[in-house]
Amino acid sequence: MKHLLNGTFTGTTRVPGDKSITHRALMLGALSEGTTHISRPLISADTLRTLENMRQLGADITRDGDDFTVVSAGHSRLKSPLETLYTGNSGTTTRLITGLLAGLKNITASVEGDATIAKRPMDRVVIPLSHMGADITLKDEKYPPVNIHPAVIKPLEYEMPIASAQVKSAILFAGLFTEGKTIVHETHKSRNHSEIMMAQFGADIAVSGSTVTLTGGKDLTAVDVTVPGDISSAAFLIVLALITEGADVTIENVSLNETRSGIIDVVKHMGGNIAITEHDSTGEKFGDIRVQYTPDLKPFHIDGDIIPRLIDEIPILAVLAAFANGESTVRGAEELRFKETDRITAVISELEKFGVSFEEYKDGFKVTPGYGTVKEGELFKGYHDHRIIMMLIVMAIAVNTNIEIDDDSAIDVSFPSFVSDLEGLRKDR
Ligand SMILES: O=C(O)C1=C[C@@H](OP(=O)(O)O)[C@@H](O)[C@H](O)C1
Ligand SMILES: C=C(OP(=O)(O)O)C(=O)O
Repeated sequence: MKHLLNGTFTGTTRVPGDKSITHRALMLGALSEGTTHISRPLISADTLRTLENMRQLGADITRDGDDFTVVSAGHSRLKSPLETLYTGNSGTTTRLITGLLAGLKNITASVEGDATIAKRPMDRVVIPLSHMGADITLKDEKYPPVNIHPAVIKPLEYEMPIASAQVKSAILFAGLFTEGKTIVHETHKSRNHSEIMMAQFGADIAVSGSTVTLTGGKDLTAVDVTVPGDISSAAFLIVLALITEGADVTIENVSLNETRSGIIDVVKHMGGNIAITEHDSTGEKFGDIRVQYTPDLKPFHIDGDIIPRLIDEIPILAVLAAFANGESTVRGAEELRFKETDRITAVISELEKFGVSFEEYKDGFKVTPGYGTVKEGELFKGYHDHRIIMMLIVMAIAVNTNIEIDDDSAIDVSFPSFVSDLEGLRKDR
């Protein structure tokens, strides 16, 4: 597929709903007795997998226009699925559903995804769930399919060995209907959508510093959820606007949850022209983000606590680094090697085709700014990874080059309207 969308990007737009929040709303809706109306969810390949999986467990889910309605008789009425739960390309679905099913105690199920999921480690969730008493087997003790058998589980106190909201959430889902306190300690705080939403659905959950304490055994009550725009999708528009001449883009109603907004801190540090207008909200924070072209950007050096706050934005931040006025570094991001593809290798191998220079580290990279000319006939690889593909499209626009990507269909995983939304903002030069 060829991409050439160069022009000047101006105007006001929205991005699709937050992927992490949409997955959780569908799951908590299925576990709660009553009707959960989900407004402005992300409707994409990944979230439709979660929707279908919740239907297979017995929730009645309908789609009305752009919204979802989940009707459920509650967690105790969910049943073993007749068929394998297919999770497609979605790591979040695969890991969270494993915890959810362990927590239901009487379910037999098999969970399996596509070729990228087959290579993603699931032992990181199965180890703590097994400590809780869950009976789960994996291929080679590490990979899907995940086979879950009925078991009585008990609460757990767990020290997280890695920063992962998927692992934390799987433990919390398992703990929801277990008598006693499930306690998770984090070293670097990961996204907290499960904690916020579980409290909204009536779970007894408290957060103190980097410790989450969930007292299980409470039935959940259905509540409505309005999903803010996904900052991980907005990130592609933010970077595009910063690096293309004349750009002035406002993205409305984007999640500003502090466990997700690391990219805003980085852009501010770089001296990027970015303005945030926060709206009033009681749950998840959200607001509007205006970004304008900024010709002189400082480099950045990120490591430690900020990494989980921008983990999915690192590919597009590599593009931003190529336009800074000095070398930038990313460290402490080894987790990138366990995403849809090894994102450290993919970022470097594909952006090098534009002439960007990198030094690779085990846990990140150094970017030397600047770029050259793409070789005639160069074929770019998308690695079936939505974030790598969108990164390539933004880079191609910024350097005004028509590139060919082997397969761009994975954009549907998180941002199906990406190309048409860019077209909507583009004015011919
Ligand atoms: O919990 C979630 O919704 C997610 C957590 C992160 O993964 P990890 O938990 O593996 O860090 C992130 O990369 C993923 O896109 C979504
Ligand atoms: C890593 C991602 O998602 P998941 O883990 O759900 O596949 C992502 O969206 O960048």
